[in-house]
Amino acid sequence: MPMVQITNVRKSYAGGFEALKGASLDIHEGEILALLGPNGAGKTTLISTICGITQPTSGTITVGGHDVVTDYRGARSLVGLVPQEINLEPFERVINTVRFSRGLFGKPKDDALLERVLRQLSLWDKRDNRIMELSGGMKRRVLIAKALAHEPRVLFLDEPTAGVDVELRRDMWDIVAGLKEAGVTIILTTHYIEEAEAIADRIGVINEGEILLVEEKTALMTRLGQKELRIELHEPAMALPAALVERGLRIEEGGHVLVYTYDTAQDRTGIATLIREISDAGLVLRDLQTRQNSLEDIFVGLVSKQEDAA
Ligand SMILES: Nc1ncnc2c1ncn2[C@@H]1O[C@H](COP(=O)(O)OP(=O)(O)OP(=O)(O)O)[C@@H](O)[C@H]1O
Repeated sequence: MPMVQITNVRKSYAGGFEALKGASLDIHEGEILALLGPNGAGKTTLISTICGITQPTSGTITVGGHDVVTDYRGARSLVGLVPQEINLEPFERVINTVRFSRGLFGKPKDDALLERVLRQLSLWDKRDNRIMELSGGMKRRVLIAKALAHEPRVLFLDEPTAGVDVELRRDMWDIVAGLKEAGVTIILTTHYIEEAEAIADRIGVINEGEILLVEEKTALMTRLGQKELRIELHEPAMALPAALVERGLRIEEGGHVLVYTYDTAQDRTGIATLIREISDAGLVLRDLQTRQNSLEDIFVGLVSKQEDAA
């Protein structure tokens, strides 16, 4: 069974705005899933419904088999949430903040566990400091420590690196990798494509309340390793000789452009032979272009296709 199962979830806010339009998604135990989407896509809404902060208008969500509405406590105890905003008491000491979070879940006192969590986040030396004495990066780590204090099996990080500097972003990535090693399932939302690329096992793209794609990062990256050669012709070609079709050459733009997709990782791309065969077929080249797919292209392509359809 998936660790988190989201089935056909819709969420309308008061006023009628539909922020989720039938989202379905399975999250597997132990994976890092990055949810990528522009502002207002519905990422925070999705996380909030999973964590039981808001209720879905329809559809079901289970965490570890517990329904987030009918068995809220069972589901919530398995979930840790690191919010986007820093919402800490400035005068409170780090250790007390984290202890308090654990207490909220009705868990027995366990200072050995809190020490492990704080050490993992390089906060142990700061345990007796007041929150106001910490840097912005340390405060973000405290948010993570709070979310881990009750030993959740699933951790949600809402935009963990929005507005942080490059160094802290890398630190966050290391922290997330460490948590995964410790067996925590991690879902993070991000605007940054390179963040999804750097740490996720799977990448989901969400826009306008719909999940447009969920795919293994490695599969996406294979697609990204492909390059396109676009060959502009002097005169449009109406048809291609069978040999060229067999090589995977396609006609586009009313015959003005021939397109060939090849794998950049391969030793032999076949381009030289292809060009020879094209001119043997009597076609005259006018211009050549190559273009590399990026995750950004795939993302922008998906989002604009959805806009066209609307
Ligand atoms: N409490 C609310 N009441 C009404 N509309 C809301 C509420 N919360 C969010 N929305 C709307 O729902 C949509 C999705 O918002 P959400 O915060 O889930 O997006 P997001 O993908 O997390 O965006 P961002 O990347 O900017 O954080 C937005 O259009 C937002 O204005």
